[in-house]
Amino acid sequence: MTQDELKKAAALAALDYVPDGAVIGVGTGSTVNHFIDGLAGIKSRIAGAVSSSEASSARMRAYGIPLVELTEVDSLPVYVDGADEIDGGFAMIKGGGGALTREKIVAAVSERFVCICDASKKVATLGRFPLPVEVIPMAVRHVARELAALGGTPKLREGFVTDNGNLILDVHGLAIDDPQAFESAINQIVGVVTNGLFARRGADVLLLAAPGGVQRHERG
Ligand SMILES: O=C(CO)[C@H](O)[C@H](O)COP(=O)(O)O
Repeated sequence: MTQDELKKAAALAALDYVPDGAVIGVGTGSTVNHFIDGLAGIKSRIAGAVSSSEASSARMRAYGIPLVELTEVDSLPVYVDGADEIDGGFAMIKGGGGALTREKIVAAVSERFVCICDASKKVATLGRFPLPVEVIPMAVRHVARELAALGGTPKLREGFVTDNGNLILDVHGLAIDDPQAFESAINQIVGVVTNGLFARRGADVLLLAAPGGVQRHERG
């Protein structure tokens, strides 16, 4: 199976976690695109979706999936999203697609985070994938210096502006032993909007697609 076929298998398995009549949260990325394609087939069963990016909104709008603003709901029963890396404690690096801030906001109000991945995303230690950090543009050089002081090598994502009008620094050369502590440390840097560590609010369910099938793991 190709990596894209594995992504699709994980994504379609997540349809089992969509409650009837619910408004659900929807992430961003190529794996989530397969989920949205599957969601289109059961759209009459749900009340709507809160999107984490303009790209996912456009895809859902094209299918006629009703979009709901996060300001219209207090909580969501489930949030489905991919990851760039996930470790054994279900902490993740996200933001390869640059949607980390809205993803983290939607995840924060969701009762259950269902992470959909192909098996290549499972790692022992987070950090081989460069950690995305969304930054207010005027702070970019300051934040880069502070990230270097924390031990990483930040590189500006050239030609990229987030849905929120900000920049992304991708931090290379990390081996993150304590994801929750590192997430908090980066959040202390003035000018950082969000970092792509989802450790304080990690995944609850991991649907990991391997050639032998989709493994379903629950946290704890
Ligand atoms: O965090 C994300 C976007 O901001 C994605 O979930 C992550 O980059 C994985 O993407 P893909 O499903 O394309 O491999």
